[in-house]
Amino acid sequence: MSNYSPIRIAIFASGTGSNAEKIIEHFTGHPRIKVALVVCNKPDAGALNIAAHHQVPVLLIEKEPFFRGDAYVAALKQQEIGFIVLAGFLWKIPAALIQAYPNRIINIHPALLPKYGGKGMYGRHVHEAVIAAGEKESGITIHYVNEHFDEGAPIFQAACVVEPGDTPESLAQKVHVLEHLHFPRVVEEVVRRYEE
Ligand SMILES: Nc1nc2c(c(=O)[nH]1)N[C@@H](CN(C=O)c1ccc(C(=O)N[C@@H](CCC(=O)O)C(=O)O)cc1)CN2
Ligand SMILES: NCC(=O)N[C@@H]1O[C@H](COP(=O)([O-])[O-])[C@@H](O)[C@H]1O
Repeated sequence: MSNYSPIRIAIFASGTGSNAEKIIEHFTGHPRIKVALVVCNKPDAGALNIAAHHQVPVLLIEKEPFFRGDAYVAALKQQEIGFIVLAGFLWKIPAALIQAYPNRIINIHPALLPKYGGKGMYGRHVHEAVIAAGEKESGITIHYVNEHFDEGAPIFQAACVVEPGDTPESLAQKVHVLEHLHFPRVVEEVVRRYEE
């Protein structure tokens, strides 16, 4: 990696994009790191409006070529993307993309892994399971991405209290506070390690 050109990050998102927005805001004007692309698999995702608002280019991806594995690797390399951040992205990253970005893809999960992870464990489903299990705490896990859902090496965790009256919505709000507080800083710490 050059000592002079900023490291170009792609954020992958499928939904509202609140984490994508916090990351974009965090790196706006940053001398060494730039959010260069938002990759999205849902044409109606809020993340696309956030990208447009912040003048970040977008790449809309299709299911069949994406799961074929290597279809978008060339596009990402052509955009000189050096790091990938999954922020509410709901498709499994194929092995070919992981191999193209070894230890360069990280994800945020809205629970304290290894519990409440895996296929089907996304968004509201996670908070429903945590509450149904009577957990006294939940939180976030930021981790490297491997070929399996939510089994990559952990990077950072933070917890919040689950109170008796909590609903999936109220718990989601507590988790979002943790995500917005920690994810941008952790992304910067991890990318800087990659740069060293
Ligand atoms: N190879 C990997 N890909 C992805 C990971 C990962 O750890 N390794 N993390 C996910 C994010 N995630 C949890 O943090 C997650 C997202 C979605 C699902 C899931 O079950 N998805 C459904 C499809 C949902 C949809 O298309 O609307 C499914 O695969 O059936 C589980 C975990 C991102 N990718
Ligand atoms: N398993 C993946 C998963 O559930 N990710 C979760 O999706 C939400 C996206 O919110 P956002 O679109 O507002 O950033 C976040 O809470 C993130 O942890």
